[in-house]
Amino acid sequence: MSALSCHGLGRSFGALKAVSGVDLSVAPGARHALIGPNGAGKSTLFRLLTGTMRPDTGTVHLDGDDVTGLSEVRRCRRGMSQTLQHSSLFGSFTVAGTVALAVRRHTGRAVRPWPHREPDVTARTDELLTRLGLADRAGEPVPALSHGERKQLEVALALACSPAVLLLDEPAAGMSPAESARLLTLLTGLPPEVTVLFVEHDLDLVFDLADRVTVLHLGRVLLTGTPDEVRASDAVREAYLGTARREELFTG
Ligand SMILES: Nc1ncnc2c1ncn2[C@@H]1O[C@H](COP(=O)(O)OP(=O)(O)OP(=O)(O)O)[C@@H](O)[C@H]1O
Repeated sequence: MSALSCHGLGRSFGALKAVSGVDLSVAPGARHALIGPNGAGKSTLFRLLTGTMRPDTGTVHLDGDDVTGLSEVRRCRRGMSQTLQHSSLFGSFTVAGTVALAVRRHTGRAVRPWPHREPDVTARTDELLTRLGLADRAGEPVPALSHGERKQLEVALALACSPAVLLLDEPAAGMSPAESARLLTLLTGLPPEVTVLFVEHDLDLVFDLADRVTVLHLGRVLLTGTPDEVRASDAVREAYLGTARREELFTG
């Protein structure tokens, strides 16, 4: 059974079919990339899958259950978590405080206004900070983080609820090559049981991390295959570059 799937998913804006008849199946434990040229419909499909936007047609299933009518929050409670392209992190909190807040929220405990010890929250926070390479930045205020570190923090926050399925929207956006390489190492180290679906423009990162790639073009699935199958596809090359040469696109 798929960890996450959609069937016949569609969404239009006026006359424009941004996403049209999309079928997608993400296997449990996959590192599945969603790529495509600008305007292909990646962000729209991502939002339909997370529940931040409603489809005009089609269904979304999470671990076999139809979640098409469920809000983003309810999908999250069923094990789907996401990072966002634009950070909305709390400016006045420390890095550890921000992660602890997300961990605490997942426990469902009431907020108490006085300080108190919560060893389980502290342990989970420390684990996430270490996993995402932020342990030595734990006491810093969030605004002191570099762009790359903020993206790492966003992934830590998305993992705080121990999701079965993690959706990453352009995790490497705006990163330097060094930051991108560090992120690749961190994402490679995610627990293998967590299913990852990610939208990404950085094709080097895509081909290094993904074991499955879906290419969108003009709102439709052009191809789903292994990274090698996608690299070898003339249709994919032409969707990206018109008649330009494949080696200009896929350098790896
Ligand atoms: N809220 C909206 N209202 C109107 N048109 C929209 C809206 N959102 C997206 N579109 C259009 O739908 C099409 C697909 O957009 P989408 O952002 O999903 O593509 P994308 O593959 O994520 O592009 P990019 O790689 O540039 O981020 C585009 O033509 C875009 O202009």
